Amino acid sequence: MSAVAAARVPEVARRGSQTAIPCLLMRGGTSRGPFLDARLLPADPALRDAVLLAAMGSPDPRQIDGVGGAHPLTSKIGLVRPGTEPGVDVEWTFAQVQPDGDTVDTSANCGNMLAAVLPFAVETGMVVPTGDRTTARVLTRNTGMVAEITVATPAGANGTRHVAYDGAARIDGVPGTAAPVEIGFLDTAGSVAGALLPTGRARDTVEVPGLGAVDVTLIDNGQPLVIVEAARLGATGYESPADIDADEELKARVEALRLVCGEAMGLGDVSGRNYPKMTLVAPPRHGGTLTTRSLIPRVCHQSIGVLAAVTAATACVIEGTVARFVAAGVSGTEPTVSVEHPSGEFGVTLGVDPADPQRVTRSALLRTARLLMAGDLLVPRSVWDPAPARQEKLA
Ligand SMILES: O=C(O)/C=C(\CC(=O)C(=O)O)C(=O)O
Repeated sequence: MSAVAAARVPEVARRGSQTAIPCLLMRGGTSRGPFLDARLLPADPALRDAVLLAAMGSPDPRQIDGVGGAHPLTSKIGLVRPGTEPGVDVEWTFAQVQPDGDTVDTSANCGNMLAAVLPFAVETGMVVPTGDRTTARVLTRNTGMVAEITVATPAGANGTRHVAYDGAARIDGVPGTAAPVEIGFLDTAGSVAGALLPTGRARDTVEVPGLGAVDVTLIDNGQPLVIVEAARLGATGYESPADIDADEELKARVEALRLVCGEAMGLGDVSGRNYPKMTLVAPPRHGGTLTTRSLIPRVCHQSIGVLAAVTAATACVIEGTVARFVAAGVSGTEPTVSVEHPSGEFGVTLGVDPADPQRVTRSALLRTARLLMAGDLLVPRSVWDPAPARQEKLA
């Protein structure tokens, strides 16, 4: 386990007409975004959200006046601080901003951005590495999920340990190789929907205006998903994300189904929500277990989210689900489920309860992360100007 440092809090400063917030820009898995020390941001949620929207440049589909990448996967923020609960080394809040949206959603998980949290904590001195590998328990405040994460922390020439970013691990959706970030999850069932199978059934038939009766699996093992056979929606499941994004009629069918399933899952009116994610499935084509096309929820993912992959893999274990029906066989107490997606595959190793082959108790997977840029995130002082009298440093 890591040593947790007495927190060294950097400072927010004034830079001319703007407020400068210390920030690391990081890639976490197949996502990217600014990471901030949560203790530096306004305590008032409305003001905090205004700061985050201004920082990302939203609402604007191009996010041209901010650091958002004009796609949901690159319009994410990590707010990190030392753990405040027993047994938690680091805690963070994941914030999703839709590029053209004017709200900040902190209600769901993001396993990709999670991969960058421990590297950020080491970079900022929140966690002090004591060996070649550093393991920490990381709490995602959005849902209360705890993950055990391990990164490589070799000693440099002067003996100081740092996060290794270079290495031989490869994840589909990211070019090249990098140091592995090992992530283990426990107790992710019902993260947002309250139960693994929120309707109590492995398969439901829902009535959708314009579509009729559609068979779906409604499931949440870290990410609420609607799993539906691609063919039922008039797709193959092997389309490119660009083809799906360009197909307005298909997207309208997917959204109509999502709205009905959101109610069925007990999530209420999800028209303004980033979940449930829509997962179109088809038989595997490349030796994996299942083919997926994940809509998050209105744009097609270039690969698949981490907890979406965990949840889709879990559905492959449970008898009667739509996923299991089209998947290659999965068996044993530690199966590795290969979830095929548009840019390759995502391997998830599941722990299945030997006494109950329908019960998934844990999951493990590999990601990579990298520090991309270190500096200040700047927002206009008209949005936020904390304690102006002591902020003249850079003015
Ligand atoms: O579903 C999304 O919006 C995208 C995600 C979320 C994620 O990682 C997860 O499901 O854990 C991503 O790829 O970053």
